[in-house]
Amino acid sequence: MSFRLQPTPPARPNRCQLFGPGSRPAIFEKMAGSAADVINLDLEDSVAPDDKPQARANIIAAIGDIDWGAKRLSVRINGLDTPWWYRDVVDLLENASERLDQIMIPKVGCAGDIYAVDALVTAVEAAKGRKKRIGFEVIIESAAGIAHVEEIAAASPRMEAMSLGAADFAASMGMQTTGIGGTQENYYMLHGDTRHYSDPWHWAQAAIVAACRTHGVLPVDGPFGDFSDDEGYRAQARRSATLGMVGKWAIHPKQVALANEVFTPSEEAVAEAREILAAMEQAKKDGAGATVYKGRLVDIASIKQAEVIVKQSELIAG
Ligand SMILES: CC(=O)SCCNC(=O)CCNC(=O)[C@H](O)C(C)(C)COP(=O)(O)OP(=O)(O)OC[C@H]1O[C@@H](n2cnc3c(N)ncnc32)[C@H](O)[C@@H]1OP(=O)(O)O
Ligand SMILES: O=CC(=O)O
Ligand SMILES: [Mg+2]
Repeated sequence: MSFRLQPTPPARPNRCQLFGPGSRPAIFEKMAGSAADVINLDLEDSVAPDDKPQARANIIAAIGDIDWGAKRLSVRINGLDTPWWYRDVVDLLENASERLDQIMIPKVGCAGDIYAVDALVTAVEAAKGRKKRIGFEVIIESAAGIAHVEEIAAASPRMEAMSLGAADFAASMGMQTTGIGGTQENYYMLHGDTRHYSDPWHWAQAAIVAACRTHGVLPVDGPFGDFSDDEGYRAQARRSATLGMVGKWAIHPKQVALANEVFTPSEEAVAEAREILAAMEQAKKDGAGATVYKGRLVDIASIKQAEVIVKQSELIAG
């Protein structure tokens, strides 16, 4: 470990973030009743331009009126390249109840984007005497966002989570696909006559995880558009979990259970992690730094690996 210690991210479950358009208030109660850890009420790309003012009003009313239980409640504002974002921030922070936990800033391209929103949020919070400091989550979904991912993760003490937005990311990068996440038909290598499919989202996910882990931010996988494809969703989510991400978006309620399933460590994984910790306790008593568990090496690093799984399961169990 470097002399600079790795900060811990917010200690809360973030397995599934369920999205819903702010212009569709009929689904808000259903979102509140879901098993998602985080709710994202959307003012951005799922809301048509003419509907933005009404969507803001719907969301402000729902934040106070609906029982959101213990869920983390977030609103996705519009991007800084639009005429709507400042009104989103001002209206929300002037009028929404203190139940609002965080705002999601889409299409961030540099740390200065976060600084600008932070300045506005800080001013409105002070002017209105809001007691709860609003947290920030961001979407990395552009070439600039991924190029500046680390400075974005470090941009504000308000930063809590960072997601990969596969749809806008693909567009910004000029990728030849209309798929939102998942396997891409033309992304393969040939070995003999056999096609081996690779994962075009992998490098961006790894960059996001590294930036987040460096700065104590939760790394999250974004949308998987084909909500008829449960196995495709599971495959993408399992890769994300293996890489260090803590959760994934649901853009349809049927994806919530899939995310919770993948991002909750299985009983077998937790039992094995506990056995490794016990094996290392015994090794310590025996004066050894390394030992053998089920025919494979475990050492002091294995303690940290096992603790990741045990802590995640304890966090979810509450
Ligand atoms: C690339 C990005 O930026 S992704 C993030 C932004 N996008 C979004 O927020 C989109 C969120 N999702 C949706 O708007 C909708 O789920 C859609 C448009 C994809 C599908 O909506 P529908 O056609 O109504 O779906 P469907 O008929 O399968 O809905 C089944 C049930 O779930 C409900 N439902 C649909 N979407 C949601 C949701 N997001 N949250 C909670 N409940 C929902 C429906 O009201 C319906 O309820 P019912 O059985 O009581 O009638
Ligand atoms: O906002 C999400 C995306 O995939 O784009
Ligand atoms: Mg987007």
